[in-house]
Amino acid sequence: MAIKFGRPIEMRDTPRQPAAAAPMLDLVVRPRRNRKSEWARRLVRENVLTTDDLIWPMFVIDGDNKRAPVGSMPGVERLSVDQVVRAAERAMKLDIPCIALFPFTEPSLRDENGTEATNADNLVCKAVRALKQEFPDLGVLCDVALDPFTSHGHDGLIRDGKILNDETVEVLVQQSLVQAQAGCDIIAPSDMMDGRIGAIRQALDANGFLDVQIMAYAAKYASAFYGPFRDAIGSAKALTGDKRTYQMDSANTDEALREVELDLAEGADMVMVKPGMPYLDIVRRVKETFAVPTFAYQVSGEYAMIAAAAANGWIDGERAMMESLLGFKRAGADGVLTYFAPAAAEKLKKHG
Ligand SMILES: NCC(=O)CCC(=O)O
Ligand SMILES: [Mg+2]
Repeated sequence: MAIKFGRPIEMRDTPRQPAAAAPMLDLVVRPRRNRKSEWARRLVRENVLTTDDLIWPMFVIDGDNKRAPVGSMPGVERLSVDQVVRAAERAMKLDIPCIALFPFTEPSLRDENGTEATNADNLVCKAVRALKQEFPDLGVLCDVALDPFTSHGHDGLIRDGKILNDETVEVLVQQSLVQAQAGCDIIAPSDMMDGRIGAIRQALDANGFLDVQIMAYAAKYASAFYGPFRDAIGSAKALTGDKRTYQMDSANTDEALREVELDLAEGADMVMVKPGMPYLDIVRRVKETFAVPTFAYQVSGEYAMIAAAAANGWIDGERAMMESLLGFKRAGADGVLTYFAPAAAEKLKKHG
């Protein structure tokens, strides 16, 4: 008897199992057929998350060999520069293409004008130099805004209780230049001042930094989900009032398109929507309207919600993490800034 794939050829047409009972519903289309097994689900899967989609945000503190937990972000630590370099090694091993740096500035170094932001030897610049020396092939993104450096916790300069736009942009340009000089690959302005992308692009070009990319926090909303981040960089207690005169109103979507359009016209190479999960509709609209590299920031409060619920045993933390990250891909994001980056990359490496 000829054998093919383990079954006698003569028996090919005989059913493997007794015929099932007649169906109760007369359905031509049964969508469940495509979900019947793991191989079938893999075959029709529309979106995938890979390590290439991840940007890992890290908090930098002064000192040596120091790791300090962030209370409101279980599993996240502030790292001294040498530890940032160790974490970067982990990022390289995990194939994470890029990391993002946020400083915890000593309170004694914070002032009204955020002077420390333009110090070429500040924590972020030190970290960038150390990283570039050790791992030149790892992408490094630097945030541009004054909030980690101001005594009042705002992203810009204040006069008579008002955030000044054009004066702030001048400082942001200087901040971008010291970061580019340190070796930063991507400048990411998160301040939401008007016109800062154009001013920064011009200054970068004039100083020979033609290859330094700009990822604009183009649609950044005034959000309650930033709470744990302010805890991590030490600006939570300092912050007076809120940021609603510069960050966007969460009720708006057309406004996000106008913001993105301006930032692209001013020279942004990539745009970002922030926060992430509550704003997936914005990610979708931006991607469909402009077809440019579009990123989302799964912010600290989103991380904290999942981590806290998981710690209480209320959800499966690992599955919720992966599901939330895939949601960004489904919405059209090209990548995600997420505090889950190392954990997600570990899981992707293990299970593919
Ligand atoms: N400019 C960077 C942030 O504001 C991050 C916010 C967060 O993770 O909550
Ligand atoms: Mg803008």
